Amino acid sequence: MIKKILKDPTLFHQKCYIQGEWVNADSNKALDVTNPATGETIGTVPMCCAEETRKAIKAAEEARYEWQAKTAGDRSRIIRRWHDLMMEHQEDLAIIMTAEQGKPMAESRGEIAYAAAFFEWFAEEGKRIYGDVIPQTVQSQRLVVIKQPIGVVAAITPWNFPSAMITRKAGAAIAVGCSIVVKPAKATPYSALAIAELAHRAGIPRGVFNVITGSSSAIGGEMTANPLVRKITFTGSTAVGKKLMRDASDTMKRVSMELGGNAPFIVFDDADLDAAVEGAVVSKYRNTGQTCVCTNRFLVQSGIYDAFCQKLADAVQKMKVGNGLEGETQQGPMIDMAALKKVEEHVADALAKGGRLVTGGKRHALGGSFYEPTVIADATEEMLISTEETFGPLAPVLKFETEDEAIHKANKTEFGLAAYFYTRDMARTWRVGEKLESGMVGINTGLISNPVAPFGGVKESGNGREGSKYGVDDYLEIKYLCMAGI
Ligand SMILES: NC(=O)c1ccc[n+]([C@@H]2O[C@H](COP(=O)([O-])OP(=O)(O)OC[C@H]3O[C@@H](n4cnc5c(N)ncnc54)[C@H](O)[C@@H]3O)[C@@H](O)[C@H]2O)c1
Ligand SMILES: O=C[C@H](O)CS(=O)(=O)O
Repeated sequence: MIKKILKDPTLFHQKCYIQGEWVNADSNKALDVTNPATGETIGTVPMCCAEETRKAIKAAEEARYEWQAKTAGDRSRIIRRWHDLMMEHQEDLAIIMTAEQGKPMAESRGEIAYAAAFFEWFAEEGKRIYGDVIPQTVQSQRLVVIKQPIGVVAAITPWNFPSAMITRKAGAAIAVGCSIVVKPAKATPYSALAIAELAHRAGIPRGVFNVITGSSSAIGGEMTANPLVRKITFTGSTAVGKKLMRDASDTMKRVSMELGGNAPFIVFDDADLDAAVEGAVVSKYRNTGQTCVCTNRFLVQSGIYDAFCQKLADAVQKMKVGNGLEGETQQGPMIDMAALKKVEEHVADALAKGGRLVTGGKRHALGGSFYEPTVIADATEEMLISTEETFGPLAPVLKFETEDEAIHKANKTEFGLAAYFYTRDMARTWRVGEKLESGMVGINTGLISNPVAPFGGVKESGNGREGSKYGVDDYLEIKYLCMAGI
């Protein structure tokens, strides 16, 4: 029982948080939440539908006026307290996360710090929402631009980063004076509900931050149709993002989409090979390969191809696979059996099309949704890994001869979220960095995510940016005031 291992068991909630109250579904129906490492049921959360969502949106609409009327400084102090509370409870929040998502405790602790950092960042950014005074073209006029909070925001978030994907949105929205209704993934609701508990303790007013669990389609349908919602912010698969974008267009809602990826990781002959392998492990196997910016395919120049494949396999074979709550685990389970089966499909496809298994390639002896970290050499563009997001611990390695060939292969995808390359040639750094069709590029590093930097993609990886000074733009409306008779 998870509550028994928490220092503060009151962080663990099994009800939705709407208008400052902990509530069940109107039907009293609930859905189970399981620990992906053990298959055990951790608890339940309400199976809410459209009616409860309407109540949450109404609560957010009623709450926003008083909240936006506060000074930015007043809002900042409360959000900063929210950050402080997350860090004070980092260990408990990490336990909740690992229990429901499966990632190793070290990664869960890291995500809590990363998630809290968005509150710290936007508590400050919210105080710098400036407007403009435009030099008038008529002497008796004054032309002014102000920025105002967009209003009620609806956020839908994924299971792979159950805290950071919420705070990356809620921090920006709430800092500028919006209110928000969050629907977390069914698999990982408890991290979201713990953030709600700390919102209450921090002094976030009732209705400003709401968390609703239950039917994705019913909740999402109400969020995209309800005219009180002025902004949809979504993090998840491209397929769902496209649906939400279509549905939101009926009421002309603003949307920001953080979607799927198929990141290339290019290693040139002149790269520091050991550094490239270290970066490859981080960018491929973080969260057991279940991050949107994980490398999906490696492109390695022919001169170092064999050495890279062997060094990568040697590093991968040392990784400890296990329950994230135990000891020095470095690779947890896949989130569910469907995710495991997708990895198996991609491995089988690659081997059937000429791939050479260097390490892994099968379910782990632990059973369940555990999979051996895998490296496949002699990968090609004809394989599923070149066109589909694997979202698991599979590293396919393709070979290339020239810089132009590497860039062409890297860009040959409808996605464009993250890309990585290793070289010690400064001129090449600029050439390749500018030519890669990606929202974010890691150069001689496999870890790029940072609250102070703009996170987001191009092409079918989405639109908008989260974090950074750009992260508030999605939650603001620009208003032009034309004053005559001065
Ligand atoms: N770009 C990013 O920042 C980022 C970050 C994390 C994950 N992702 C992407 O998310 C995907 C994995 O996450 P996932 O499996 O949770 O994605 P998903 O799209 O299946 O689900 C994401 C969220 O959408 C909800 N959802 C599903 N169908 C819906 C519907 N019809 N209406 C409303 N909501 C609906 C889910 O319940 C969940 O809360 C991968 O493609 C990954 O690349 C992107
Ligand atoms: O899955 C992608 C998330 O955005 C995680 S991170 O921001 O790259 O840590």
